[in-house]
Amino acid sequence: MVPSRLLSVGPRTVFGGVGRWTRVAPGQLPWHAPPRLLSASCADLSKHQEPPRKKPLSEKKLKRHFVDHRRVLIRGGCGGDGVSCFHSEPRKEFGGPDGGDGGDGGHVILKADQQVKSLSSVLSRYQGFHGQAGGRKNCSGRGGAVLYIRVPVGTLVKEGSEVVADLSCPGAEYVAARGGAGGKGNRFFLANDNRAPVTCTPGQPGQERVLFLELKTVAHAGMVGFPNVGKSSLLRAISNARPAVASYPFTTLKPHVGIVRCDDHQQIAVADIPGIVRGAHQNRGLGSAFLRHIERCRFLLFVVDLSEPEPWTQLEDLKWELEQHEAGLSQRPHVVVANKVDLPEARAAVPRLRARLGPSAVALSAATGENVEALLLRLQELHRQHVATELQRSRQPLRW
Ligand SMILES: Nc1nc2c(ncn2[C@@H]2O[C@H](COP(=O)(O)OP(=O)(O)OP(=O)(O)O)[C@@H](O)[C@H]2O)c(=O)[nH]1
Ligand SMILES: [Mg+2]
Repeated sequence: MVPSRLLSVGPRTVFGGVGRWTRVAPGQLPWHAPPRLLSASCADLSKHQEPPRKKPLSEKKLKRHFVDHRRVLIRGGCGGDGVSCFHSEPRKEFGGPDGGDGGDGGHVILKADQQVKSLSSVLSRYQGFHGQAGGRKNCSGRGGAVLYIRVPVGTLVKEGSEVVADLSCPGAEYVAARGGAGGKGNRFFLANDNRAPVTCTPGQPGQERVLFLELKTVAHAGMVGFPNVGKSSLLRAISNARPAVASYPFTTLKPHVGIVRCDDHQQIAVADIPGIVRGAHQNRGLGSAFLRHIERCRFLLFVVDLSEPEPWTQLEDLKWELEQHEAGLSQRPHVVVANKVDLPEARAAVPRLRARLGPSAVALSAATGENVEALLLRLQELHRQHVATELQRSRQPLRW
């Protein structure tokens, strides 16, 4: 505590460190007491009662948040060197070679991990652990430990344009760079015609590769829609996922996968991806690069905002953007979800929507939960169809 009599004097004298007195100007007090009346500062506060608005992010910044591809330079660990030395013991003149081999360098392995959600945690370069050099008395060096790089499930590994691995199952591994072999000690070169070799070899350098990692989310269903139509709210309503919901566009910047548990103990994975805008294929909004996340989805959920005028035009635009990204993508089995039916203008638009898109469109409200069961039934039906088709083709259906 600063003594109170020191507070009231003109050019003030206060503590300026431990046990020192310093002269400071009135505006430079070390504690945060503005030299004003309390009532004046209250009046100031009342002027600023509105909470500070969040600055809208620029398109460039938005893209920086969204990490679904990475270029990585990976080097395996170097092998340890072999050693050249001779056994040394009193009264034993020619003890023979006893230089041990170096340990092998550690591999670098990419491992699919369900806990990892994006490639943002993957660094741009990795170096594996080196092997230890060999030792005296024929001791081999310790091998380098394996370095695991944890990547999200659904990561595609490319070298140049060639796909070298597809880590689509949890726990799947790919040896990205092999560690170098350890060198040989001079004991290794002992032969009948050479009883005292001095040769030893150095450890080999580890493999070096430049790999491109590309994340393609694996889920049964992919949600596609314009920003702010309520995709994340819908995922919250039907699954255990808790993506952020807010009334500004591009709240979702990376895919979220929620698991819908059905009555028949089936689990359906639904992916919520960032919103698409008109002209996304020309790199508008967040672009259409994240549409790669629905490439692997077996069926689609087209989400439209029913409170907007002519919501069916949204569906046409969405299908157009999907076709621009990959031909035939919009033809996948799908269900049209018209959200925000709790709003009066949206409820009034239901008959027109049905006239345009047929009775299969599901009008619901993610906010109130109205008619969400109808969507769950449709999802179950689509899932059943997917399982049947995969079994017909003698393939394993996607399991979560
Ligand atoms: N009235 C009403 N509002 C809703 C409903 N569903 C979502 N909203 C509101 O719509 C706004 C956007 O919701 P989000 O779930 O963030 O929308 P989104 O499609 O995920 O948006 P992006 O992530 O930006 O693409 C929020 O203010 C929600 O409260 C609904 O059924 N009824
Ligand atoms: Mg969202």
